[in-house]
Amino acid sequence: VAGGNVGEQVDHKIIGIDPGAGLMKAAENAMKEYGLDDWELVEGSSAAMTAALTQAYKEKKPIIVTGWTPHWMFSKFEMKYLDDPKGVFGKDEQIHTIVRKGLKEDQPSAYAFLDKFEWKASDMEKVMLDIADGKKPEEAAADWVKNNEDTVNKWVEGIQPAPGKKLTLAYVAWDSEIASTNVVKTVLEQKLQYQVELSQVEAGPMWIGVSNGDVDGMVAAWLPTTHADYYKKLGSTVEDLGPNLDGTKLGLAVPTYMNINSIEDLKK
Ligand SMILES: C[SH](C)CC(=O)O
Repeated sequence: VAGGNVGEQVDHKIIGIDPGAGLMKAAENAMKEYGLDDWELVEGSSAAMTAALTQAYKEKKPIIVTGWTPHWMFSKFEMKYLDDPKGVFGKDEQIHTIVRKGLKEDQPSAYAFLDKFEWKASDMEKVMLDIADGKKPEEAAADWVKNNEDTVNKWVEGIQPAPGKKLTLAYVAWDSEIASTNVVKTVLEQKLQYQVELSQVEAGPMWIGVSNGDVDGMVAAWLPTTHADYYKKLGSTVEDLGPNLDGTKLGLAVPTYMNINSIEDLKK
């Protein structure tokens, strides 16, 4: 894409996701810190952002999105993060599993598995890519579980199945959490015989649902930075089972065909 003012090329818009995502707060912060006063962070959803990215990429048009790792955009497209010299987007962090207080007593088998659940960014990306390529989330999750028996059996080793018991997991429709939550559901159902219901909500209601016990848990807590606000408010009312994935990253991402490399370059 020719040089010139990238702001004009993208109509001074950064394509974001749902307003409750910590990534959006970080992006707003970055726009302030880098003096992008005449820019707009477009709110929407993970699905709308990836649809806009797919369209622009097909037409080799310039686009700037709020991006995160793990995400299939980095394997499906040639993408790069814009350098963040001021470190506004923080360092790599983890995704944690958070459950309601009392789950250990009420559902010991589910608790024991959720405490063991941990996988790699490459595992998550595989499921995400299958979904991006058209598989239903439950299908992509079932395939991953089938193809990773060793890992899955380690997760459930020695845990008593709980036939007929019900469990509700909350998640936000981020591509990453659609993948992880469906894998967790599949393992709970296939290996521990739970009946699992998934509740898709925004980030705030997800945290509140675990805090007030409306849902049993979630595997979508980006900590210590991205969900710091939610954790500060509700951390004492939930049980944090620790990381289920290590090595995440947040930032502004662009196709590599754009000749900008830093958030600083947006100021010109
Ligand atoms: C969409 S993931 C980076 C999580 C979040 O931003 O809250």
